[in-house]
Amino acid sequence: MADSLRVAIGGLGAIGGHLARALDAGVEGLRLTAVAARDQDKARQTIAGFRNPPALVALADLAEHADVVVEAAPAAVFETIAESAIARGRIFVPSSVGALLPRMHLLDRARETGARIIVPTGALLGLDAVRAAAEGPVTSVTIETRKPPRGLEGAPYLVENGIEVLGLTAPRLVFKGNAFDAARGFPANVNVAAALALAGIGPERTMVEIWGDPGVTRNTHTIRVEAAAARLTMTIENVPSEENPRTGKITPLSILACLRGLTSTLKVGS
Ligand SMILES: NC(=O)C1=CN([C@@H]2O[C@H](COP(=O)(O)OP(=O)(O)OC[C@H]3O[C@@H](n4cnc5c(N)ncnc54)[C@H](O)[C@@H]3O)[C@@H](O)[C@H]2O)C=CC1
Ligand SMILES: O=C([O-])CC(=O)C(=O)O
Repeated sequence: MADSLRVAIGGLGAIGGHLARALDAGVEGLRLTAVAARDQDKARQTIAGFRNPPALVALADLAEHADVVVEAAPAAVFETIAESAIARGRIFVPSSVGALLPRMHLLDRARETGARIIVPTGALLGLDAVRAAAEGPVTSVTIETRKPPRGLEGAPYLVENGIEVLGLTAPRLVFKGNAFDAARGFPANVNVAAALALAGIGPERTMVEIWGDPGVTRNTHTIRVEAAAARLTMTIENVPSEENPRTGKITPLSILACLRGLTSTLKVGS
């Protein structure tokens, strides 16, 4: 295990908690060395049951303990985790991808320090095909997100515009615009749109529709790409996690698959 990659995780909620348990159970080439959480007592209890308890540290100190820093916390603390990981030249894996869009200067900083920023597919699908298509001309990229109303409740855009979703009895289009504005208005709901934008033609040109839909039980994302090389239409229907209904259960699995790809001999997909 001496030359395995050391992994630190900021946040131990729906994503970080699942990921931490999976890493502790054993993943070839990776070992969990540090975690950060808001509720220290709860975090101590969680890691006490681990086979190899990681250090419990402050968000800004995660990068001291690891080669790879996974951000799995609210967007509000994204910068603290990202800046320290990038300053130390680590591999930074963000979950709150929407928070990266207004902070693209972090890429310049990463170029200086040798850090890498690896955005996982997360709750979405098909980013391999979108990246391939974007190597050639692309006419349009759109994403339609439908969530059960409780998966959108409290989003800043809804609050600012007085849009009430909990009582909906029919689907309602609550936002239509580009990925940049979608990520700003729904920081905890449409990181998928931000990841799609980064894979393809950028946040200004990637168009987003967000629906509050009492008829769905899953967080459902459909992406459509019109490109010179191919036309793509893909839908993923995510089971909301118990801890956080905004977050699909597939998200920590996607990040785990992404981390495996950092060390595996065989890597599938672009
Ligand atoms: N990229 C993607 O496809 C997806 C991204 N996300 C995003 O990933 C992020 C994490 O999502 P979840 O795990 O569902 O959230 P969660 O709310 O279940 O967990 C967040 C964790 O961060 C911790 N935390 C909060 N403030 C902290 C602080 N100051 N210091 C240390 N820890 C702190 C909390 O204690 C909690 O354990 C969110 O920003 C969410 O929007 C969610 C789903 C999909
Ligand atoms: O993109 C997000 O932030 C979360 C999401 O829609 C999902 O998990 O399906």
